[in-house]
Amino acid sequence: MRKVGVLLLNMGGPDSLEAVQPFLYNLFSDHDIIAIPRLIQKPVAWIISHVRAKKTMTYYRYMGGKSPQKEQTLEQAQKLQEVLGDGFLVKVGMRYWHPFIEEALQEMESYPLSGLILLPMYPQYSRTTTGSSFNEFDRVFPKSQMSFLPVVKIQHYYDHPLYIQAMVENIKENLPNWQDYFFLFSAHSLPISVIKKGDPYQFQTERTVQLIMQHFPGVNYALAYQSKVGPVKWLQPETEKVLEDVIKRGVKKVAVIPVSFVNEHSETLYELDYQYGNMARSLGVEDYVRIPTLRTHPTFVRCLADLVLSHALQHQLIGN
Ligand SMILES: C=CC1=C(C)c2cc3[nH]c(cc4nc(cc5[nH]c(cc1n2)c(C)c5CCC(=O)O)C(CCC(=O)O)=C4C)c(C)c3C=C
Ligand SMILES: [Fe+2]
Ligand SMILES: [Fe+2]
Repeated sequence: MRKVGVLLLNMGGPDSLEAVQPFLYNLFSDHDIIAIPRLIQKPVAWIISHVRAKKTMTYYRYMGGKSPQKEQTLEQAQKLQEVLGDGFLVKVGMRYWHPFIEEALQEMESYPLSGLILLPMYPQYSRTTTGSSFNEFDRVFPKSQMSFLPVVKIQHYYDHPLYIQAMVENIKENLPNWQDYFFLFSAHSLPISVIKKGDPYQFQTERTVQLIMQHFPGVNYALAYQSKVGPVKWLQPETEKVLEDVIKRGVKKVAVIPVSFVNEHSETLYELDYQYGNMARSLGVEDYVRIPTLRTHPTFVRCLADLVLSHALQHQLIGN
């Protein structure tokens, strides 16, 4: 029986301190994430990656020498495989570190497949993340032995009822007294120039937050952006600044909720937990809770399975 291939797309993170500079080189070489003139993109990427590696290594040193992103994405793939069953083959393809998209496709080649579904681990679409992974797929797929297969690209699921439900359940499970907290949603920032060119990321992120907040009447909240890199203008306000402001205004209990991430990595474990957590405590916060990312939350896995099944049916990769 032919299976439906499912490729989970994610960024990838360094799996050792030695991998930090080459990981950064791959990231800064990507014209979709940072638009340096093409002719000089690679030499400039080489320079920036060497300069930035020092700072970035402190994050990963703190995290035990690597990012947990690969293990956690593989766990998500395994859970999704269990829910979808034998008719599907779920693999992981990363953009900037192993297992690369090309490596995932090589693994899939040995199975008889009826089609391929690309499922980004980014609920909100940005051309710098999902768009970049799709572009990389489009470059390597024609060279694979499966290039004749139909391909379905899932663009986003920022407003999918099961994604919203998973976020709501996850907050309530980790914060039984949620009524007492200020909610600070933190999303990865993006350069304003990217938004101005029509990227839907900011709109989709705002909508996700709105939909979640319908389940928390009376709670005060803000959406802010973290992890900007380099000198250009990025989305405002910054998570760190909002956190400082609300604590200085007298808020005693803060729950920080990562919104554009579905697993843990440097931006959650180092920035949110360590850097901002220390700052919040030094400013006298009574309770600083960081809500964990969804990872293999059962409702999130159901959301992923629903996305796969509905697209497989709609595009006739499976019969109804
Ligand atoms: C240079 C520009 C960058 C853009 C634009 C950008 C967008 C963007 N990134 C994520 C998610 C993640 N980024 C992560 C690390 C990371 N990102 C950049 C740069 C840009 N990201 C760098 C240089 C790094 C490396 C760390 C550092 O030096 O700061 C990660 C963590 C990876 C891991 O630890 O496993 C994630 C996740 C999103 C969602 C996004 C746009 C919406
Ligand atoms: Fe779709
Ligand atoms: Fe990033």
